[in-house]
Amino acid sequence: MTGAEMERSGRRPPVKFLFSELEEYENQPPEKLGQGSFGVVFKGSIPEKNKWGLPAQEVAIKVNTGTKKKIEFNMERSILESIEHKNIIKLVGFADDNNRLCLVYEYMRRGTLKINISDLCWPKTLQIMRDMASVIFHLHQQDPPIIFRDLKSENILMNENFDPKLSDFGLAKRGKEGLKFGGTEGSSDVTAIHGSATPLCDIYSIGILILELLAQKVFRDRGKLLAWVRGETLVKGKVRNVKRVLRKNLLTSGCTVKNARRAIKLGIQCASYKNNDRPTIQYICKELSKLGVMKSLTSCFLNFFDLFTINCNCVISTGAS
Ligand SMILES: Nc1ncnc2c1ncn2[C@@H]1O[C@H](COP(=O)(O)OP(=O)(O)OP(=O)(O)O)[C@@H](O)[C@H]1O
Repeated sequence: MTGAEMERSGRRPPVKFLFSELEEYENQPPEKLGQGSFGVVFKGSIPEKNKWGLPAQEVAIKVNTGTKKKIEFNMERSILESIEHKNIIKLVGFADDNNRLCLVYEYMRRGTLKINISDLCWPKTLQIMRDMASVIFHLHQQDPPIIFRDLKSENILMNENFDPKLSDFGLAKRGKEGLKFGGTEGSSDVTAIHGSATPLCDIYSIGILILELLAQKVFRDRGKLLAWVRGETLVKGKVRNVKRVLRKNLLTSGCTVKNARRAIKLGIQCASYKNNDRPTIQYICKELSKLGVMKSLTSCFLNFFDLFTINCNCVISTGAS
């Protein structure tokens, strides 16, 4: 989508900032939000009166430190400029003066899914599974398809309401564009890592993500997660002992054993070692849409306090829709 087409559709193309402007927008004293292989992320705020007519907002400013990553930077920009989805992070702007690179995103108050995963209730868990499947479906629908290659809880950011948004498109692949190698050992299929990625790589990662969400923990070695879930739940090839994997709070916040069994089966199927045993993204979306929330537990709100309670992580209001 060109800048003009974006404007016509009501979307705003990312702004090209000067580094001096971004220095002004960075919070003082500096508030570091995190760090990755691309660089350091700082919190900033765009004031109400600015020359681009941007709404006043908090932002995350990712500054390239370390080695220069122009290919990842260009991939991130081109995908976030051309794709719109409610569960994809918004790129507010960027800066590129040939020596330095910087990306400016909407601010995601709750940080990564990884740090929140142990505190989620079933309705939120289900929403995250569905939202991520819907994003991957959308990416694979593009022409040529976009293969994300690095789907994992560290690349899913959460806003105020714990709504998930996929971030970090630097390692994505679009047709022949993109780095040859990409992904993360354990959460990505080996073909993604060794340079022959197909959309089935993202299906593998969705499987690992589903199992991680059900177990509510992130294994450092994600291959072990799959082996653990299989070992705990499979009896003669059928999913049986779901309670060995699911923590109590999922089962008390609306997840039935039947749903848990179905979700585990889907996760294991997606993360099959053989590419051809993995289901299509359409099938995954359909299966996830069949999973429900127990009738009397139709609404769930997580708030700051709940995140720090040990036993009751969900505020559940009965009867509300
Ligand atoms: N939009 C955002 N809002 C709030 N925090 C953010 C945002 N973007 C990034 N962060 C924080 O900064 C950390 C590092 O960001 P990120 O993983 O995107 O960096 P990276 O250099 O691209 O990493 P990678 O090594 O995965 O490529 C994240 O784990 C998160 O805690």
